[in-house]
Amino acid sequence: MDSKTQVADKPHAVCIPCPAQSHMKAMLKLSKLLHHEGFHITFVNTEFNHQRFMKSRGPNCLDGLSDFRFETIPDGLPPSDINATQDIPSLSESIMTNFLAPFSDLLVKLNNPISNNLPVTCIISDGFMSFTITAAQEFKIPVVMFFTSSACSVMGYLQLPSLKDKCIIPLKDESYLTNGYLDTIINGIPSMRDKRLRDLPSFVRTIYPNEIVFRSVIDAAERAPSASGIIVHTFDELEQEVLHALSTMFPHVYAIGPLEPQLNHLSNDHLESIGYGLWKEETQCLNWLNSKAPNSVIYVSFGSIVVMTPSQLVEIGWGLANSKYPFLWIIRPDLVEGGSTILSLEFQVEIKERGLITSWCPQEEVLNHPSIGGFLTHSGWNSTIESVCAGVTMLCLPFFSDQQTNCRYTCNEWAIGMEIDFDVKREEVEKIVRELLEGDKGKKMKKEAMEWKKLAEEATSPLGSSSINLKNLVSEVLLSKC
Ligand SMILES: O=c1ccn([C@@H]2O[C@H](COP(=O)(O)OP(=O)(O)O[C@H]3O[C@H](CO)[C@@H](O)[C@H](O)[C@H]3O)[C@@H](O)[C@H]2O)c(=O)[nH]1
Repeated sequence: MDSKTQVADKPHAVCIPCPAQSHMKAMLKLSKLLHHEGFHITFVNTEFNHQRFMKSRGPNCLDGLSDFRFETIPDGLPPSDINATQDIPSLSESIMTNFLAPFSDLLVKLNNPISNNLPVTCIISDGFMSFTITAAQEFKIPVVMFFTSSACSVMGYLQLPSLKDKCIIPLKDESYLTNGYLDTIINGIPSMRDKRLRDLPSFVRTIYPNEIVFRSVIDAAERAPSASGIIVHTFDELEQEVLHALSTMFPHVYAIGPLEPQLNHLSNDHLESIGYGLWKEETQCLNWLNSKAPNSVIYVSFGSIVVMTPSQLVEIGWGLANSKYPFLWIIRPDLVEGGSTILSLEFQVEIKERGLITSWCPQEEVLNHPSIGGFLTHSGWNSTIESVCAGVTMLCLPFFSDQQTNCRYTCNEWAIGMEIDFDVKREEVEKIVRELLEGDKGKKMKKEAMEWKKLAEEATSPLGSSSINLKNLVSEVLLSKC
């Protein structure tokens, strides 16, 4: 059989992430798994993010194989700083209005028999890119919405239209943010008991019904049931009840996470060279961690999008310094409002022996380093599930989006985290770091964390629930004809 005949039978999946760091990373991992399942992959980046990838990782970073290709589409936005995260509202608006046309053109191009491409069999789309449902209907192929989130936050997103219909949201005015209204228990959410409005994704806190991100999340929630199925980056054992409830709302729901351990099971992974970061990773921190005692270091990171106030930065910094424990802190160039990430000389002198600050690191390697004793996180989902995989307990300081929901489940349902007040004070940080690393509560949480780590390993073993769910996704949806 020549190579042309070999590829001729392959199914062809077009994978399109939401153009943001963590969404792209999760979609790349899923694409690699699907490639291993025998799919030809076309991975669609925006031109802007494609350039960022190339810049951060070098010109060969996306060298795949002939059956793992990259394509780009424009994002419809004016040019912006290549080192910074794009403005989320503008990006959301552009996704809703500008992406469908170039994406459909790309599908036409890929399907053109004279282009020598395989016809597109299915689309794997980020859950927030609902224009892909329109494209899939037009091309009569299945589309699966991939939520790079927890199942509980997906359930939260799905509640937004009905909360809006019941006039529970948007909030009447800003006073509702502080007058106790957010503590209202929301009854009737399948599988989510005793949850307060504040535990749902932060979009419930808007006071403007036409706010663009609010509208785009509502749009995604309303359109998701028209997709051929949904994929959630979680595992059955972690979110059994919510996943069961979701499966009564959608014909096909697949929990296929955590993705990284599944990839680790693949031997001879020719796609290793395809990296994930939009920023250059500093690996020196791994040497620094080698010099620290086991379970002694707090790793601090707020993901790729959070922006905090200078006061939050200073309070967190002094809280860490005063705890006297070593810490590794990721401060992206765009982490602080106004761009000022400069910490005082006094602070730098104080932390000299035990604090390391860097702009981006190989987070999963860091979390799995034996010296890491805890993770101060914004509760972004990728960070949360990476911490679960590593058996690392968390201090949760959520900012927006699904982070409040993830924080609630991390602290109350999975019992592996403690929450820090958004109006963060150094005394609280110092106290909670000590409680995590030396207190009874911290020790109890560590035991739980090790249990969840074990369950995550089981789920991703070759006969585990997530591996089976992935195979079912392929046979039941991706290879089915519309
Ligand atoms: O120095 C670093 C810091 C982070 N990361 C990686 O960056 C990702 C961060 O992802 P996440 O924790 O999900 O945070 P965000 O980047 O902020 O992700 C956005 O998107 C997520 C869904 O994909 C949501 O859950 C979050 O709330 C939202 O802010 C993770 O994979 C980390 O491993 C690194 O590789 N190096």
